Amino acid sequence: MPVRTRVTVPLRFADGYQTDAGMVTFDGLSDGKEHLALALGTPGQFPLVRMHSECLTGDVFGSQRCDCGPQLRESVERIAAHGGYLLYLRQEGRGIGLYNKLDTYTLQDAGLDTYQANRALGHGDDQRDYSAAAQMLTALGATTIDLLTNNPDKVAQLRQNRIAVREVVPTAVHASPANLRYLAAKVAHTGHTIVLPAVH
Ligand SMILES: Nc1nc2c(ncn2[C@@H]2O[C@H](COP(=O)(O)OP(=O)(O)OP(=O)(O)O)[C@@H](O)[C@H]2O)c(=O)[nH]1
Ligand SMILES: [Zn+2]
Repeated sequence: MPVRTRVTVPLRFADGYQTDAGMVTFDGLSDGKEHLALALGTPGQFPLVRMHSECLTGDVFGSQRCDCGPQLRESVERIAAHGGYLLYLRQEGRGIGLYNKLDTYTLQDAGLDTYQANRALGHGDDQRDYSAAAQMLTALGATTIDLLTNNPDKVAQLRQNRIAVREVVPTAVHASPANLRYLAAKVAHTGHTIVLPAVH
């Protein structure tokens, strides 16, 4: 069965965002998860897209351990200005789930980096599969896009799933003393393209 959009619900943000959105649900996604798309601004021929992986601690509670909260807000604002989609993907903890991510935080507090902690608990470095995201974009008619990311794996996986990524648009760097070690591990281990401030 081809993936189809299901409903689009108008969403007015309470505060913090200067935009309204259409929240889109889907039928037939291959992984059976409740992924969402936010349609923002007026998506044109080359919509700006962000694939945002769920991070309850950062997105909802503003945890300083990672950069997810500021990245989410930056993405909504930039996409609303350009026109496009924010895909909110239910891939908490790079695909290992919330409880497992919280287990890795206790190991990170004992000195392991974010990838070592995943492996110590028997998980892969990054278990995310973006084929459902490609299905969502195809159902939205967004098959040639500009992608907001610093993660080369997101670009490669979309291209493998027949989404033409025309331009890779970097996000801002949301570094702070609390998340610098985490961001540095991403750059060192996975070829993330962010340029971090020097550590003193
Ligand atoms: N396992 C694990 N997951 C984490 C940790 N910190 C953040 N995450 C998860 O990482 C994901 C966020 O990754 P993204 O914002 O897509 O970041 P990215 O892969 O660096 O890609 P871009 O931001 O697009 O460059 C979310 O699912 C978070 O829950 C951690 O220490 N351990
Ligand atoms: Zn996070």
